[in-house]
Amino acid sequence: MEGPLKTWTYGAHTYVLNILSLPSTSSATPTTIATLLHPSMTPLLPPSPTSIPVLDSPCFEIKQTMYKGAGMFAARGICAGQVIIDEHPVIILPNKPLPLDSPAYDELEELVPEDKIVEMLTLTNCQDRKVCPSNVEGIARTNALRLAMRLPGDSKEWEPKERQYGGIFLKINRCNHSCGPNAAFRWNVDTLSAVLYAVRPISEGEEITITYADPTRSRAERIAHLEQNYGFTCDCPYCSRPQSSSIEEHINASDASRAQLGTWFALHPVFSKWMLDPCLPDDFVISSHLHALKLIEQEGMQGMEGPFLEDIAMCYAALGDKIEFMKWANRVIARCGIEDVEMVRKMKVLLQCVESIEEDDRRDRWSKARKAGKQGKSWGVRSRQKQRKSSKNQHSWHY
Ligand SMILES: C[S@@+](CC[C@H](N)C(=O)[O-])C[C@H]1O[C@@H](n2cnc3c(N)ncnc32)[C@H](O)[C@@H]1O
Repeated sequence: MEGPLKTWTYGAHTYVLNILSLPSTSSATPTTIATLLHPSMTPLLPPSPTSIPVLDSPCFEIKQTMYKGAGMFAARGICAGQVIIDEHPVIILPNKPLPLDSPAYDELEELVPEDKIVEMLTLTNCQDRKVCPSNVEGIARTNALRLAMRLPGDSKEWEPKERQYGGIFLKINRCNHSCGPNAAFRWNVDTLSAVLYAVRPISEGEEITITYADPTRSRAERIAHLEQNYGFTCDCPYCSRPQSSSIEEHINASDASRAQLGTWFALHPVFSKWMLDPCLPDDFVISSHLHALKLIEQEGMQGMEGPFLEDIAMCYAALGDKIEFMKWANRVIARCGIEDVEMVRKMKVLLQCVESIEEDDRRDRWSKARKAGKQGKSWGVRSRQKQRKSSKNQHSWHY
């Protein structure tokens, strides 16, 4: 970091202009980020960010579309969970607009290297020039990805204002919108980069899309949000009329499924509750989650399938069902490596110990599973609970 270049205060908000240097890579990605941050953020950023992997031959290309401007397309088949690109932003700036006469946007633009600025200025700007005269602000409002600057100790539910930022990315920002996107991104504060990854398999030539709207909202709410903030009317396959049913029926069914998915974990059984109640049927959570996964597939909302996959795998672990556990754990590992590193690590540990279990060697099974720590202890726990319960019942019968 160069040290603060300039500081502006608007009411209760102070912003510091800065330039962050990144570990150099041989790729064409930028090696600096121009930032406008609240002063409390600066010391919390990594002093020397971890370098990001450079992908030799990109699995995507940027091409013009018929009516959406440029878009990102798969240059070859991409698997669910695969990284498409790991990219640094060229600019990080506050989500909240600055006063119209603020020189900060122009000064940020001046900090972006010449070759990057040319590319940045070709990104879409859907803002009205009268309301938003600055190029950087217009481009940021049309493109900036929300960067969670949540730090250890911050609440998960609430993000303080000084942590709410957006990032302008030269490649990821070429992704157009879909209400059933095939990709998602994850911001990583340690590398100061965002990873774009596939949430379901993408075929060669298919457009790579992300969502700009909360997919659990109704179609009418999504359309209003996209028109207001991005200046287009969504006609993705999830919003337009299918051949087979009336449009109203289709919209109502889709809205209901999306709303249900948005509140699923609050209203439906989850693994942790099932584990506490041995009277619940074995497939209580599994069948409810399989239904959710069907709705997810129908609505193209694979971006939210991770916690469902994890719960199903953990249910099979608790039931001691090796074959089903391995099937679901491998799905979690392949699909969720970017979204939840810790969950995937735990799943790998448990999988490793379970893979070596001989079906007929129970003692071995328990001791190996225990060695896997907290996760391992849950192996077969449900079956043991049931065995204990039935032997207790037999016991009382004899009395
Ligand atoms: C983040 S940019 C996406 C990249 C942009 N197409 C470009 O050429 O730079 C967002 C803008 O792309 C266009 N766009 C994105 N998704 C679209 C869609 N599904 N239908 C029509 N236009 C879309 C809109 O103009 C929107 O304001």
